This record gives sequence, structure tokens and C-alpha cells, in this order.
Amino acid sequence: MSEATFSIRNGPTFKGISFGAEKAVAGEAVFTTSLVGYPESMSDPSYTGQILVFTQPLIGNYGVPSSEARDQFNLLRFFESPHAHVVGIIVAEYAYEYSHWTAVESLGSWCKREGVAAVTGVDTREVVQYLREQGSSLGRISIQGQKDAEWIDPMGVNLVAKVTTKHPYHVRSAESKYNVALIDCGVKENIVRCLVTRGANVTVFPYDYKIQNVAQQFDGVFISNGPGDPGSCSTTILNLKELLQDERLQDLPIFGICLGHQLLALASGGSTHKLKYGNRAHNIPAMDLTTGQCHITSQNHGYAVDAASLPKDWVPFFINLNDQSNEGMIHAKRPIFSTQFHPEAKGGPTDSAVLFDKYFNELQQFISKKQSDAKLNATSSVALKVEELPTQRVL
Ligand SMILES: NC(=O)CC[C@H](N)C(=O)O
Repeated sequence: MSEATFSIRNGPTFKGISFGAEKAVAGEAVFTTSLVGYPESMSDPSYTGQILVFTQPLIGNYGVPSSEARDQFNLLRFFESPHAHVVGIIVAEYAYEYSHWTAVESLGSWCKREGVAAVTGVDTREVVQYLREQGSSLGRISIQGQKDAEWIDPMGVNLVAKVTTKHPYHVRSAESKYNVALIDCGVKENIVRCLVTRGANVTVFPYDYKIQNVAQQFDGVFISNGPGDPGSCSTTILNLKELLQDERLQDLPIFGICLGHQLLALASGGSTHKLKYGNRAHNIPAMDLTTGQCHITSQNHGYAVDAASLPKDWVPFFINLNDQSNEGMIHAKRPIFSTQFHPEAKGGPTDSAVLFDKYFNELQQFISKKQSDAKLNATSSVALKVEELPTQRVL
């Protein structure tokens, strides 16, 4: 066990003990107030390049489940992607002893295998007070006796290109009632699961795939979560712009989550901005502006859509009841909507799973319309043989 320090650029330094990979790392320091779900958060590709500070003081007490176990759809049973994406974690008290029926190893041993630096013994209350005042900052973890890592701002890097599947893959549902094209900007496994368990075969495409060329083969398009600044995803934004403008696809259902929401807003002519310190928690209240109902939501984002920038025909769908930031948008005439929060949860509450049901109602209506409308039955410009694709993400 080595001594380690966590430093914030132009800010304080905290001394602690390393319990993960003994490796000097640097990234953006952000905090989450979620109480559980560290395997899910750390394997969520949206955290790529970040040092995650947990405000929950005791972390590691239920160990880490198998990162290989898969369900009947060949999806990872316990993780949101096959690997950890945070570069480091900071905790107040690491639980060296762990116990849970799903645990196969300790958090420390998983961090070591995954190359994630981990520091315990830090006053995380003080870290968060600093980050709340100063805003998200660059951070680094140093290990005694090792050279420090250079400061890195991951937001200046095309992180989506790092985490997207390298080739299209196909996940088959039991019923095969619908066919959904998913744009993978760093998709969480449970988003794919929420689609296949409702009867959709899901074809997952790399983030820069010309989705507009194959969209006619599908009953709906889905845009995933993902890391980094939405503004740096220009290829996806251009593809989405063409998709939205295609006359033949005006009835195509589209659903976007988190980065997917931000990209849809940018492709429609709206704008985004960086929040002071972001929203990362599993209990953030978001109000549905169409019903007045409040959903308790799972969140992990540093950017937000400017509601006032939304062009004509788009209306805010949800609003954050803590900071009043935009939490979603809905098209006034077309079956398109998106949310900043995570209706798929993992971790977090499932209050908003109903939004997947809304999407599936729209897929069903689209299929019925296609059957009675010859124009929409036009064949796609690129014939894609989904049966020949691999069945899991290509790293
Ligand atoms: N979870 C996400 O998709 C995050 C979106 C984006 N990277 C942000 O930080 O705002």
C-alpha cells in the first residue's frame, strides 16, 4: 500500500492511501452523490477521462461482480460496458472487507486489473465543497515515488471516438417485433437491454456511421449517452441533421438519452453549455412539463442544453427542479424526444422507464403507418445484412 495524493489544479492537495492501480493519472475531477452503483458508474463510458469523487463515505463494501457474466441477450449482466472508464476514484473510506452474492473480487483488485488509480482516506466533503465553489476542475492522482502525470483536460479530446463500437453489431430480441438503429457514442449496456426486452432487435452503429443512409431499414433511431463535450461530436451532429431533414423520414421515431439529447439539440439548431460542476447523482428531481409529474432521476453529465435556444417546433419536455436546467425536449409534430437524465437507470431509480414504453408506442404507430403508406416502404440506399453482424460491441 503506497501513499497517494489527489491534487486539484490551482487548488488543494489531499493525502491518502492508494488501493487501486499504482499509476499516476490525470483527468477532470467530478463528484457523484450516488450511494450505490460504483461498478455501473465506473464502467459507464460517459465517465471516460474523469477522476470520480464519491461523496458516499464508505465505498467497496459489496465488492465487484463478474465483468464477464452475460444475460440471454449476450449483454453484460452487471456492468455498463466491458471495462472501467474512469481514470481514477477518490473515496473517504475504502471497505477492504466486502460481501455480496454477486461479488467475485474486491473493488481494489478490479481497479488494479483495469488500470484505475484509487485513493482512500480523503476528506471528500472538503473536495466537494471546493469543486462546488470553483466548478469542475482538472485533477490528478500521484503515487509516492512515481513521476506525476501531466495535467489533461479530457474535454478537449474526441472521447466518443475512443469508446464507440468499432463496427456495427446486432443484438436480437426474443420477439423481433421492431428494428432499432442505435448510434453508439458510448452506450450503456442497460439502454440496449431496455430496447431488446421490449421486443426490438437493436443494430448498434459506430458514432460516425452515416445513419441517414440506412435509417429507412429501421422502425426507429436511438442516440446513446457518451463522454465529453457534445460540441466535439461534429460528425454525428451532421449525420443527424441530414436524418432530420430527410423528407421520407418525417415519421421516423427518434429517442436520445444524455449525450444523445445534447446531439439532437445541436443537430436541430439549439445550443449547449458546460454546467459549473455538473449533475451526477441518482436522486435528481426532473419535472415532466407535459403532466406536471416529478420523476426522481439518475444523472451523469457536465453539459446541458439551453432551453431558450431550442428552435421552432421543439418544446422543453422536462426541467431539473434543483437547478432549473433543461432535462429533455420533445418535437411538437414528430415522434422525436430526448432526455438529459437516464431513464434506463443502472444505477438509480426506474421512475422514468415509462419513456421507453412511449418510444415503443411510437415505433408501433410508425410500423402501422408504413404498412399503409407505400412511400415509406422505399428501400434503403445501403442494404445492411444485420444477421451477418457480430453480436457484441467491437472494441
Ligand atoms: N452521460 C452522458 O451522456 C454525458 C453527456 C456529456 N458527456 C456530458 O457530460 O454532459
